[in-house]
Amino acid sequence: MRRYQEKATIIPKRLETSQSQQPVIITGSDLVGSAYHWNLDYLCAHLGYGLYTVYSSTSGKFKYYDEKKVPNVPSFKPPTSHTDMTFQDFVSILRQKNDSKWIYLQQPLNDTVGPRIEMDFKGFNWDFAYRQMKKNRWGPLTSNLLLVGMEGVITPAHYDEQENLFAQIQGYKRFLLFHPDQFECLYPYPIFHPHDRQSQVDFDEPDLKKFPLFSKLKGYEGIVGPKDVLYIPMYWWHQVESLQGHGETISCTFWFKAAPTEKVVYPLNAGQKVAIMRNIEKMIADTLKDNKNMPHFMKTMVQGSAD
Ligand SMILES: CC[C@@H](CC(=O)C(=O)O)C(=O)O
Ligand SMILES: [Zn+2]
Repeated sequence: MRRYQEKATIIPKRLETSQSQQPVIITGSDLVGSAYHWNLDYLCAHLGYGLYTVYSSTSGKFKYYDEKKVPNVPSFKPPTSHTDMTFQDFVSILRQKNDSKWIYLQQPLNDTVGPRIEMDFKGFNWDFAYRQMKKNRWGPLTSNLLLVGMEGVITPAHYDEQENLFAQIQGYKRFLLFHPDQFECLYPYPIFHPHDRQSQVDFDEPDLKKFPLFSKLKGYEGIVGPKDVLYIPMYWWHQVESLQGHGETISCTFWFKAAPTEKVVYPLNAGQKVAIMRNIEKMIADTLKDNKNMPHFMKTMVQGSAD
């Protein structure tokens, strides 16, 4: 991945999250200690024959898109395709090493897994996970996403609306993380767009005419390897690259709902401002029912009120 900024802050390593909604790489947590032996052959033998969602890309980039929003943008061309297949079929395609085809398995762990995987899953250090949840006042755990990627795959910059303990089991991933206050440097797509929550900027070929503030972007960088757990705070932007030369990557996410907001304290923090911007944009889109007119309408609203 090309340098996108002069100097990134290195994500600090700690033994736990620190209640400050700051990213940390937690070392030695054994959060997924019972899965440290997972590799492609073991998963083939024990994941069972359920179907797994496998994404394909011709560029190696896997920019997420929401299929339900595709009708909002008739000209939208999906950057990836996906199909459901058994884990065994996924691994046999992976081992064909067809350079023009990049594939990435992303599937919530569910009850189709075999008894060995179920045992491993039950063996996760749930005390550690729930201790972080209580300490940070997160909401309930919503899902564990199993990620198995070819080396070199990239998930472009985006943010999620949940707290995330990202556990690395095999291989190495480089994370770029950006505070929610970098929002204006990352030019998110409009909410009605299929690429909602994704950055419009291609980090490899940034169009600085269209996205001038991208050159002001400041962020964090960290590499997670086996046994590391990265805490990705909600609304923090992140771009993820499975590093070449270390084989396939196997990761498992622990997504938690946000902490309930009891009392609003001013000034609002950047994440709260993102939530408010999203709500306002949704209200306008629902009222106007005309996505094409949204940008003009919002520009008129802001320019009209300028003093
Ligand atoms: C979803 C894929 C991505 C991780 C991520 O974005 C997250 O866990 O929020 C990655 O590892 O390539
Ligand atoms: Zn994410």
